[in-house]
Amino acid sequence: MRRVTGHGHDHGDPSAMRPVAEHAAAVAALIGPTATETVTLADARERILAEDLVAPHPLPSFANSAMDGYAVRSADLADTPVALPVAADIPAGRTDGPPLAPGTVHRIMTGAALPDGADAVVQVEWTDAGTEQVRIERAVGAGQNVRGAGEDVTAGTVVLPAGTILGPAQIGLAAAIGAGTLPVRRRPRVLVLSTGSELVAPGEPLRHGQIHESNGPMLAAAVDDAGARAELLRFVPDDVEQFTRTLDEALAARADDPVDLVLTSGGVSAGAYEVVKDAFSRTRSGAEPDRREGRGVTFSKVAMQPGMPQGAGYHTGPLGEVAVVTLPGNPVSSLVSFEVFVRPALRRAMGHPQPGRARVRARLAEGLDSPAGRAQFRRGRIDAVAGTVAPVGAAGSHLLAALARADCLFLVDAQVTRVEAGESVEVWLLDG
Ligand SMILES: Nc1nc2c(c(=O)[nH]1)N[C@H]1C(S)=C(S)[C@@H](COP(=O)(O)OP(=O)(O)OC[C@H]3O[C@@H](n4cnc5c(N)ncnc54)[C@H](O)[C@@H]3O)O[C@H]1N2
Ligand code: MOO
Repeated sequence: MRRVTGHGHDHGDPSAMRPVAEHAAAVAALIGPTATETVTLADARERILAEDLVAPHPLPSFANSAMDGYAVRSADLADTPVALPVAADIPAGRTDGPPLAPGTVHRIMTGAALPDGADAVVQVEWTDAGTEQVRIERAVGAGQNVRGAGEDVTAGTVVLPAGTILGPAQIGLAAAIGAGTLPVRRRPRVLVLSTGSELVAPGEPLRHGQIHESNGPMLAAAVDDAGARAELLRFVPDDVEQFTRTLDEALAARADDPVDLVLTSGGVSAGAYEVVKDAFSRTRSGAEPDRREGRGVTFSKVAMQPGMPQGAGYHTGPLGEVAVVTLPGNPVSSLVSFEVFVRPALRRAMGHPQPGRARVRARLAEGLDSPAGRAQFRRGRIDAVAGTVAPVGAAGSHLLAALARADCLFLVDAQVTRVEAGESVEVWLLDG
């Protein structure tokens, strides 16, 4: 690994750039913890449990048979083979099974309540399957083929602590203890708004100089994938009035379920038409920048690539202040900065136990050069078995196809100008 001493060369003065961690903390601070709502089990998948879930009864709640066969007193099987009368039939779900008298058996099915007096079950394969009388070939010990009450869960146990991600097994357990609904953390509501006079909706024809709007659908998918609720607005051209009107109308229309975050893309760098920067650098009424402490949107150059131009703060909309994160327009910059700043903030707001992506270390499959001055988030494909990561595509922040082939990001420190094959890098797994 080759490093530079001091600062490397880049567009800006790296020493004046905001560290990645500092901007991440600023974005995280924008979105407070979400409230609790109640959902049915059908709507609970991937949600985050808001309160400890306590078992009101044990699991199993009664001793029951693990096999189709015969409930017995094991002492009655001292000498096998033995023929015993079948005194009752207990299918699963029978609620009035009689007690077992000595010297008799009950036919019993898997999951049926063990009768009082029985201490074991003989599986049907070890018998002649008789219904009036049964011949039992082999003895069983006390407790054999019996599932004891409370063996899985005792009453009063916290079966799922607050913060649990509700996957299939957790939803199954909640249902098993009788919970029909679950308290979960609200999903933040996120408006996604792309900007750019060059943008045309996907599906519509392009003229020279125009491009299809891809950041909006991409970021909306990323928001939903993070567990929040995205609403993609129709993109706007580089026109401050139209941007502000579109945003404020959308905010006003959602008074019943207010927006938690506005996510924009584009219009934040150094050009002549930086619509987002211009719109959020004014108060609602006029041209005066909003300089109140902690108010308005702060625009920074963050010491990373892609994703240098960033903004975070509050917009005073028709319903009051709403959190805003402004992402850069280059598609790879947009999604990488979503990964680094927005996804963890949204997941933290929902009480997610692991807000960030799973991180591992892997050896680089091939050497690469890296510009100094900004932390590099390169796209890669991981081979988890070999413990290696291979770069996918070059560093350019317009290379969307390479991003779509990648399954991870890997980091190269700002001071590092060369990483050799076999050297270890930090990897963020995008599907974990
Ligand atoms: N003189 C400078 N120019 C640029 C700088 C700089 O520091 N000085 N920074 C560069 C970096 S780094 C980035 S990243 C971009 C960010 O620019 P903006 O956020 O202002 O984005 P735009 O200029 O609007 O667009 C950049 C690029 O991305 C395309 N784009 C924008 N929106 C979309 C969308 N919704 N779907 C698909 N593609 C989109 C746009 O056409 C441009 O090609 O600025 C650099 N320039
Ligand atoms: O920061 Mo930009 O995202 O390098 O392309």
